[in-house]
Amino acid sequence: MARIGILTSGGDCPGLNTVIRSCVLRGIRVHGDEFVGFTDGWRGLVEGSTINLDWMSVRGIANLGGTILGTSRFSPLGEGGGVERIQANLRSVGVDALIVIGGEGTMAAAKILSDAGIPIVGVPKTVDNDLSATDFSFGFHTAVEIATEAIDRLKTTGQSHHRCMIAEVMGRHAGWIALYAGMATSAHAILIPEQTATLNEICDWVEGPFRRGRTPLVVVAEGFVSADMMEPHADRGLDGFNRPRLGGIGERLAPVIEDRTGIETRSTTLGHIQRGGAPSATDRVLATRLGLAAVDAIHERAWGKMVATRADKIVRVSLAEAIGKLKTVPQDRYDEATYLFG
Ligand SMILES: Nc1ncnc2c1ncn2[C@@H]1O[C@H](COP(=O)(O)OP(=O)(O)OP(=O)(O)O)[C@@H](O)[C@H]1O
Ligand SMILES: O=P(O)(O)OC[C@H]1O[C@](O)(CO)[C@@H](O)[C@@H]1O
Ligand SMILES: [Mg+2]
Repeated sequence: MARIGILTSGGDCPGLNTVIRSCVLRGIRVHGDEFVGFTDGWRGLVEGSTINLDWMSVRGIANLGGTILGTSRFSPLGEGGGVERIQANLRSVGVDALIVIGGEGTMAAAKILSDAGIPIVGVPKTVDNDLSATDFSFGFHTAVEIATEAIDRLKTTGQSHHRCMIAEVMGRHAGWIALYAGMATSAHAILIPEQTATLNEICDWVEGPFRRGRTPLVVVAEGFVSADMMEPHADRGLDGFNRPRLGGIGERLAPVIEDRTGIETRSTTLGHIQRGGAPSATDRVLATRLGLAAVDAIHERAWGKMVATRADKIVRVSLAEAIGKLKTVPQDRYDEATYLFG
């Protein structure tokens, strides 16, 4: 029996509640554990803000979007935080070990705390799917489904008005959502952070289908940098960790495409719609499996590990491996998509 703390950190995504529910059920039923939730990511751990996570409190949440614990981009090591403070808080609420659900930034912080002796097991989440130690992170599949449905809708209105349509999707460093949703909707251009393109190339990809009587469709990831730009488009201030908030590249490209090609162009930014709402069935299954595995990892004292999926199996990797390298779209996957371009 253990008393286990859980927190969710970084951007939310569908499936976080599914993991929480799965951990609590596994822990209570198999190991006789007790659970405590730390609220709003690392902030709850540093400020000692907790909620009780018993069986009743996780009932019916497996298909609920967001996170019942709340999340933030708060640093556990910043002012007011630090290892000693966290250890004191863990002692005062009687928590033996932590399950930390987050993306690469959260896992980087988890590694520092784990190296300092705090017993932690990580669970990967992110709609961006950019953690290389896991084949997929939950949230990604749901985001792709949402983006695909939205882009299908953009195509029909674009077709009616003989317009070029731009769909901007999430993807700060990796263009996985753009690649998947773009391929699924037969986009005439998929613009991702890993690949640059000139404005001439983009306009050629737009003009070709227009000449054939088609609605040109451009799917662009927020982190895309065209050949005439120095860095991703960001004019929305900074996030909680002082990084530029991305978004708006679609709106920036639309007038340029319209001017150069003479084709009326509209842009839609899907934004946080991709992160909200119920997880897909695939993400529910993945999140459930990861939650079960995280609790078992705690009982095997697999400190400093992150549970992950590889070739459909659930495995454990070190936090060092988890944060080693971002999983970006490789050249061959992009090349496959380019056969649909223009
Ligand atoms: N390299 C790092 N070292 C220590 N702490 C970090 C590091 N990167 C991020 N963090 C902390 O972890 C928090 C969560 O990281 P971040 O905001 O990048 O979200 P994430 O877990 O990567 O999820 P996502 O980016 O997918 O939304 C940050 O707000 C910051 O406090
Ligand atoms: O608006 P927020 O919550 O800071 O998050 C936006 C970022 O989070 C992500 O969804 C996931 O990292 C990115 O694609 C995006 O840049
Ligand atoms: Mg991150």
